[in-house]
Amino acid sequence: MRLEVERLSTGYGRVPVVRDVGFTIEPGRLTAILGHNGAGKTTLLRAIVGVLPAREGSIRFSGTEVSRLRPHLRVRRGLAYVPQGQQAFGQLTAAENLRLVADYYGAAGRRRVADALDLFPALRELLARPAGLLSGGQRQQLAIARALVTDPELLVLDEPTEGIQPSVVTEIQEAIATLTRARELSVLLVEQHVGFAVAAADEFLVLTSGRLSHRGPGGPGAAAEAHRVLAL
Ligand SMILES: Nc1ncnc2c1ncn2[C@@H]1O[C@H](COP(=O)(O)OP(=O)(O)OP(=O)(O)O)[C@@H](O)[C@H]1O
Repeated sequence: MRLEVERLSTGYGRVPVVRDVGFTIEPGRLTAILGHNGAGKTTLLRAIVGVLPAREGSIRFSGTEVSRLRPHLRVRRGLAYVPQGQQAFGQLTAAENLRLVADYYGAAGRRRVADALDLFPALRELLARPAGLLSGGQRQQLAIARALVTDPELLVLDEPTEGIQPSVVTEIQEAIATLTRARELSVLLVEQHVGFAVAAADEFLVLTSGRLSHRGPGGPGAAAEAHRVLAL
């Protein structure tokens, strides 16, 4: 889908956090949002997915205004959100975590679970294990796999590699790159791993104190520019 964010402002209580932010993601493109701690990246994502109301501005999914829709209605329009922190139902097995979503979609859901496991083959060996006993990296893969079972058109990922050991970070990075190549999935990615995020992205945006302070094309050669901008 095409995501269009226009003049978006939001915050908590009376405190403004995100101010006058606008950008577009074309179908099948990946946009990375960079910025220092506290810049408002998570807050921006929360407004786009609808867990935090927009104060001003508009959010459109393929031309339809969604900024007043509750989160589950945005999900119905093709959004999937993987929040920070490798979230899963810890008492349920990895398989049950996937089935919880897949059952809703019947046979299509089962096919999508198989596809998601092709993307994260390491999870196949772990399906019987309670999610609470998986490593952070494995749980993050499970969280992304579960989001993919909904067959999203827009995937919003908040720091998917945060606190995860480097070998698993590489697996997650490769999966994200594969996803964006393979289908018309638009991805909005907040990342601390600037090098990876910018290399994988079609465009990167820098948020500074809640405002967009820089935007540039992504790609393998763009990381130096992103690092330079962030060091300013
Ligand atoms: N629930 C909340 N209530 C009040 N203020 C909040 C809340 N959550 C975040 N903030 C504040 O909003 C600002 C932006 O936070 P946010 O989490 O969006 O930043 P971030 O760029 O995602 O940071 P990080 O990289 O550390 O995750 C910060 O000043 C933070 O303290």
